[in-house]
Amino acid sequence: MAAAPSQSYPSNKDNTPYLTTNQGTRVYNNDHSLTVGTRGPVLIEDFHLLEKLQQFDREVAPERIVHARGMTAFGTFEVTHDISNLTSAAFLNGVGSRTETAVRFSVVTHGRDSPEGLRDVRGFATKFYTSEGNWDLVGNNIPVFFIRDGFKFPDLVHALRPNPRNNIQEAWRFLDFLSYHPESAHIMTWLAGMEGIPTDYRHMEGYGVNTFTLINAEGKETYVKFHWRPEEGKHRGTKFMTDDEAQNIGEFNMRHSHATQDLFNAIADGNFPKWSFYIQTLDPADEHSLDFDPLDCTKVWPEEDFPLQPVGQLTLDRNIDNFHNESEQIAFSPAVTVGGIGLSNDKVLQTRALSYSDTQRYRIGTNYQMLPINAPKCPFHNSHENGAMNFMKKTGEVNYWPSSLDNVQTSPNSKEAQNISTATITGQRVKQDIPEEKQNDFKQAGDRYRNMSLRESGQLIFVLSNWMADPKCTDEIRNRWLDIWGQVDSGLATALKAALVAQQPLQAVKEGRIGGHPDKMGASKA
Ligand code: HEM
Repeated sequence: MAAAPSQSYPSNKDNTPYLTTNQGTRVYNNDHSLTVGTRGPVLIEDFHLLEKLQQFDREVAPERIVHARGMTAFGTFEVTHDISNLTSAAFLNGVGSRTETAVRFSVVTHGRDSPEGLRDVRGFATKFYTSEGNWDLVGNNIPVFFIRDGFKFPDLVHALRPNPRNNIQEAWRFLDFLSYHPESAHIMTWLAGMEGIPTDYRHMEGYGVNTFTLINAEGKETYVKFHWRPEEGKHRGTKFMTDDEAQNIGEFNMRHSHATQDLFNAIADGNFPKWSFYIQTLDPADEHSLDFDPLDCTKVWPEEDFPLQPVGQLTLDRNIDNFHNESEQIAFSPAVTVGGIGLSNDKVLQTRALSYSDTQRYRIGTNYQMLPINAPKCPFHNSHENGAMNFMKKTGEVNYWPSSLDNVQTSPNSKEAQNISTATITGQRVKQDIPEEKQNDFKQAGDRYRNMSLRESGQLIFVLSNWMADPKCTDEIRNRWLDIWGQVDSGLATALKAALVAQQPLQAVKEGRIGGHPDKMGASKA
C-alpha cells in the first residue's frame, strides 16, 4: 500500500516509468507550451509549464555568507584511545566505538563557484551523528584566527571580501582593517606562508581553533583543543602549493574545482582519506600560569607544553549523492554539542554559537534541522512546531509541556545537564579587550618566523610584500604593518622593507599602473 501523503518523502527510487508533474499527474507532452494555435500566445493554464519554470526560478538557495565554496563526504569515526576519564560523551568512550560522520571542506572568502586554489583559510567541518545527538566540530585548516572577539567578525569578512565598489578583492582593504588588530599577525604568518594554499582537501590539517571543554561523569571540566592530522603524505600529511602552482591548476581546471574533484575521485576509486584525531588538554586551574590567555583563539597551545593525545581516526569512504541536498543544505554550528563536550568562554566561540543557526534559518529555512542531512540519527521529541516546509508527521494533540496527557520527561541527571559549567563567574559588565599582559600578540608569530626554513620565510616575505605593494595601500597602512612586523621580529621587518623597495615598481608595471596614486586607482575619487 502507498504511504500516507504526510509520510511520503519523494525519491527518485519511487519513480514511475512516466514523467509526471510534482503533483503526480502524468505529463502528455514535455516539448511544447500550451498555446492558442501553433504560434501562441501561451496560456497560463499550462500548470506543467508554470511548475517547471517556477521551480527553476527558485533553484538557487542563498549561498553561505562565508565558506560558500565546499564539498561534503561521508565516513566513520572510530575511537582508538578511550578518554572517558575526561568526557562522558558516549561516542568518545570505549576503544572501537564507531560513529557515522559527514565532513564538509570549504574555502572561506569568495562565492560558491570561486576557484579552490586561492590563498585563503580552508574549512574542515565535521558532523558526528552520535547515539546521544549530533556533535558538530566546525574547524579550519589553520589553528588560529584573525580576531579574539566575534563582535568584529562582520568587519573582518567585509575587509577580506571583494571591494563593494568594484567587486575585486584588494589587499589594501584587509591590510587596513587588520593593521588595527595586531593579534592577526599570527594568522598572517600562516595565510601568507607556505600553508596559505593547500593542494587539496585530503592533505589538510583541521583544527577546532577555539577552546572547548570536556566534562566527565563527575562533572570535572577540562579545557580542550581539537586537531585533525591527515595520515597520508609528507610533513605531517599536509601538502601545499606555491602561487604559481595554484595558478597553473586554476588554468588547467576550467571549473576551478580541482579540490572537489580530487576528493570525489579518491573516494570513488577506493582511496579513502584518513585523519587522526587528537586533543590537547589544560586544567582550568592552571590557566593563569600561562603568558597568554588559553581562551584567546589567536594563540596556539605549544605542543611541547601541551602534547597531542590521540583519540581516534576518521575515514571518509562515501561520496554524496546530491550536491544541493548534502553539501549546500548541510548545516553546522559550534553550538551543536552533546553531553560531555561544552563551550568555553572564548569570546569568538560564544559569538559563533549564535551566528550559524541564525544564518541557516535564513539561508535554508526554519525547519533546516529536519532535513535528512541535518537531523540526528537518534530519536528526538519536543514541542517545536510548524513553520515553513515542515514535513514531520505529527498526530498528537499535546504540543506543550508539561502535560498530564503526555508523559515525556526531562532528564535532570543526564549528561546534558553537565554541559553547564559549574565555575563561578564574577565581574562588571564591560566592553573591553582581554587584559594587556595576556595579549602577547607577537611572540608566537615571531617564534614561527624564526623556525621557518629559508624557503618558508622567503615565501612569507614574498606574499606579505606583494600585499603591501598594492598601489592602493597607503604609506600609513604600510607603516603600521612594518611596525607590527618589527615587533614580531626586527629581521622580518627589515626584509619586508627591502622587498618592498624591490617589488613595488615591478607590481605596478605588471598591473599597468606605474606612477599610480591611490586616487587614480579609483579608490575614492569623487
Ligand atoms: C565570530 C567568529 C565567526 C563567526 C560569526 C562565524 C560565522 C559563520 C557563518 C555565519 C557561517 C556560515 C554558516 C552557514 O551558512 O551554514 C560560517 C561558516 C563556517 N565557519 Fe565560521 N564564523 C566565525 C569564526 C569561525 C572560526 C574561528 C572558524 C574555525 C574554527 C570557523 C569555521 C567555519 C566553517 C568551517 C564554516 C563552514 C561550515 C560548512 O561547511 O557549512 N568560523 N561561519
